[in-house]
Amino acid sequence: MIPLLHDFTGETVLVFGGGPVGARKARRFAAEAEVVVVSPDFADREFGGAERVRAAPDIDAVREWVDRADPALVVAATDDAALNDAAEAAARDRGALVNRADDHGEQSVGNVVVPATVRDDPVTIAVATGGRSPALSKHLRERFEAEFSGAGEMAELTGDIREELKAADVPPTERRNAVRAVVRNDDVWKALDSGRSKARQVATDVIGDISGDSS
Ligand SMILES: C[C@@]1(CC(=O)O)c2cc3[nH]c(cc4nc(cc5[nH]c(cc(n2)[C@H]1CCC(=O)O)[C@@](C)(CC(=O)O)[C@@H]5CCC(=O)O)C(CC(=O)O)=C4CCC(=O)O)c(CCC(=O)O)c3CC(=O)O
Ligand SMILES: NC(=O)C1=CN([C@@H]2O[C@H](COP(=O)(O)OP(=O)(O)OC[C@H]3O[C@@H](n4cnc5c(N)ncnc54)[C@H](O)[C@@H]3O)[C@@H](O)[C@H]2O)C=CC1
Repeated sequence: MIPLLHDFTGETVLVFGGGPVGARKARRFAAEAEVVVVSPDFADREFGGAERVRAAPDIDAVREWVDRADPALVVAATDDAALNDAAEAAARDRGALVNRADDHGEQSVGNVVVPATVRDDPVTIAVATGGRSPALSKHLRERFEAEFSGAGEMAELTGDIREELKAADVPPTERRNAVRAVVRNDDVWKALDSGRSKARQVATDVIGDISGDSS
């Protein structure tokens, strides 16, 4: 499986099943998409502002729900494998993506997997284990969150530097060396804790040092 980033802005995500797993998937996608969760009951969990519809569709009704909602993604998260099969088939017939929460390993060809995700905008880190150990995905996500706090700020800082060097017509090789030196420099990472302008100063020194070396 190959990870890709998908923009769900303005799309609908239809979740079948309102248990803890349906709630977790709803929260995840509600950050960006219109999420509708269909279930006869709902766990006492946060659903991320998703629309909750109390219903217990049978296999035919699942197809009607999918046709009506016209979702970009269907999440099958009920505890009923036959119903999840129906959701998967209906999604596939409409050309929607499908995520089976009750599947493991590599899932069926064409299905998507939800990775554990660290978000520090504009940075995203996604972790998956080929379905072998979701608990490990979660654990690694927690470690990355702790270790790479400040990654979003680093992306913004180096994004600014790239644009400035480009505007100043600095040649590509020199630009690349400058940005690489900044992202690898521990002092810049430390300075990010004191704010972007402090980090900017340290980064400017780092770039000055390397351009000094090459001349
Ligand atoms: C294939 C996949 C399909 C999919 O859902 O996309 C899938 C399937 C299954 N998960 C199961 C169990 C658990 N899942 C979690 C947690 C997460 N599961 C997530 C993703 C995925 N889970 C996909 C593969 C990702 C990969 O490749 O690693 C995460 C990363 C993302 C998310 O869901 O948001 C989220 C962490 C979010 C975070 O915190 O960052 C925990 C941990 C916990 O609860 O503490 C447990 C209990 C411990 C354990 O079993 O490991 C079971 C068994 C059910 C049973 O036994 O009945 C199945 C089905 C099966 O394996 O048959
Ligand atoms: N992918 C993952 O991370 C994980 C997946 N799982 C799998 O996902 C499934 C769901 O997990 P939980 O939320 O813990 O289970 P759960 O049993 O708490 O929730 C299942 C939900 O589906 C609903 N449901 C039943 N019939 C339905 C219908 N006809 N239409 C719509 N909804 C219906 C139930 O009312 C309930 O709200 C489990 O069966 C398990 O196989 C479990 C743990 C983690």
